[in-house]
Amino acid sequence: MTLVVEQPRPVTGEVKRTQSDPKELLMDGGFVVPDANSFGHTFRDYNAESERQKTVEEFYRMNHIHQTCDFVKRLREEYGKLDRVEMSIWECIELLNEFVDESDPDLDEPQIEHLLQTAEAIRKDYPEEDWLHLTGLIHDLGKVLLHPSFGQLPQWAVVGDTFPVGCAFDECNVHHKELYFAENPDHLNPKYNTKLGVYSEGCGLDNVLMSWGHDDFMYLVAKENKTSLPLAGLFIIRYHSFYPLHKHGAYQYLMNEEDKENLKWLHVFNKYDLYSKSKVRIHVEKVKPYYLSLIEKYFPAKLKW
Ligand SMILES: O[C@H]1[C@H](O)[C@@H](O)[C@H](O)[C@@H](O)[C@H]1O
Ligand SMILES: [Fe+2]
Ligand SMILES: [Fe+2]
Repeated sequence: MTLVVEQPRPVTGEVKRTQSDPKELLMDGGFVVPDANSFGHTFRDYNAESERQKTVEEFYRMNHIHQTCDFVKRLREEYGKLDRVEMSIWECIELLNEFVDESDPDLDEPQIEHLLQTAEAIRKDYPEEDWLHLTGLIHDLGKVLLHPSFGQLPQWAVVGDTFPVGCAFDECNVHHKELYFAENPDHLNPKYNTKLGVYSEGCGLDNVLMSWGHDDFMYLVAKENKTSLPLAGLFIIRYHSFYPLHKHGAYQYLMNEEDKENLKWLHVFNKYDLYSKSKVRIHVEKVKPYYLSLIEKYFPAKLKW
């Protein structure tokens, strides 16, 4: 049996929400953060012994060894052509149904559940921000790169946390202490292994190459198909896996002023992306008409992927 997810209602007083002031949203979204994930551990505990721990660590071993500057440039150029598939946003959501993310210690549900759980949790707390509901719904659609029609990329090239390439790997990256980065060819390249590497202070994230995966791909898809989502929505999609920055404050020196503004929205979003992960199923057919109306508002009927 499927249930419609019920989030706890705000305990504190009504929060006034404005379209463009994330500072206010940051103060109190009303969402009560759960103590534990579905496996009884704290969220994002990469060392907790659980049935997922080995898979997740092996995932990061491959990810840290193989994400090099050259690799990212090649894939970004190749997939940036968007010449593989033409489909609607909803068709893509359905394609994701079969995948389980090997990098995720908190979730072993099919992706469609995670997308709807994120979007519905945001919708409960911020009913006016329809662009943020839609951002929640589509933020992980780039995981479609795992599908055969996209060349079935390996998980290490699609999911997991992201980090800049072209400069030194920060120790805030998960599983950094296992030293898998030491086997990444860029680690020994003097052009790439200093704090700033090929970048300059305050250059802006738009000028930084991020490890290749579902964030940047979905950003390219949304942008090139001329979405009317606000820039904060595009920023969320593009950097939601950049935990070293948005959780730990690493790599801050690469940001410009605009990035700093957008980061406030990403902090709001992250709470829902991470803590809505649970075993509670959403009744897809019940919520589908609402999301189809948002898709129609912000996207063309068919997109190039
Ligand atoms: O395991 C998760 C998952 O792949 C998410 O989709 C991604 O955004 C996170 O950053 C990652 O750590
Ligand atoms: Fe993601
Ligand atoms: Fe997500």
